[in-house]
Amino acid sequence: MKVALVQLDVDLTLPVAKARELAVAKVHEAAEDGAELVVLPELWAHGAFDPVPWPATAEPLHGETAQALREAAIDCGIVLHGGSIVERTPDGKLYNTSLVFDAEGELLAGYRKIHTFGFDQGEAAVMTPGEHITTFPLRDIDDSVLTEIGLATCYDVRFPELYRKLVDAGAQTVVQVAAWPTRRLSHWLTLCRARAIENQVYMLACACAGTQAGLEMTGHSLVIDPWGEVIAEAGAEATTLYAEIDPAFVPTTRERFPVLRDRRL
Ligand SMILES: NC(=O)CC(=O)C(=O)O
Repeated sequence: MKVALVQLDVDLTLPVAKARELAVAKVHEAAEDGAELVVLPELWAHGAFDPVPWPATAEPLHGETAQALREAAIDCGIVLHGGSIVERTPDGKLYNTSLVFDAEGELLAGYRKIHTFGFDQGEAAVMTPGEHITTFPLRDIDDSVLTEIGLATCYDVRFPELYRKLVDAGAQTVVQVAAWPTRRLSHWLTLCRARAIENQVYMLACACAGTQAGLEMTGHSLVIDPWGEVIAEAGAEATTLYAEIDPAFVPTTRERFPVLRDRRL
């Protein structure tokens, strides 16, 4: 299965509508290049690492960005993980919410980031933490399950217990979206790889490029296999990272080296 991680450079000066147009164009490009699953990064339409614009640019769950992503998934005939949006609920709460649409435009999954970032960025002061883990089956055209996907967002990667819960719920692949600063690049690379190794999952980790709130974003989107090998890695610049993944490699890895079977807790 060919996957594409669209490592966007989120330009804060762009109106959301323009950012949407650019992101959708990249999704079309990835689909034309044969990707069946396309992933965008965290909060790409809202100034990913800068909380200042969030209250003004927040959208309801079925707002314009969600609608644009839905249409892109239908037009391209792909499964689209649209990165995350700032979701405003009817009671005025803000969530960092990821949305996944299938090729018919159905919402396959939604995930509200559970671990909001408490360090100097201020996410935790603005966003309400999600409360539910999210997994869903990614199906082939004959309806068979290709892989069970679990969702995670950025700071979540520092909390291994979330990934164990995703595995317990059946996850074989984790799609991880992020806006991660370059100064913690080594943490990003190490944590993504550790989550793949300890859970024997594919990690599809899509991060932002560019500069946000004066901070350089690291890029370095990654595709890591369940043995922990990095099979594709982007540099720091905006790009689309492609990789072929083999969902059958997850059960094979778990059978050959049955670490999960030996759990005691
Ligand atoms: N941006 C985040 O949510 C988390 C982060 O940057 C980290 O280092 O952790």
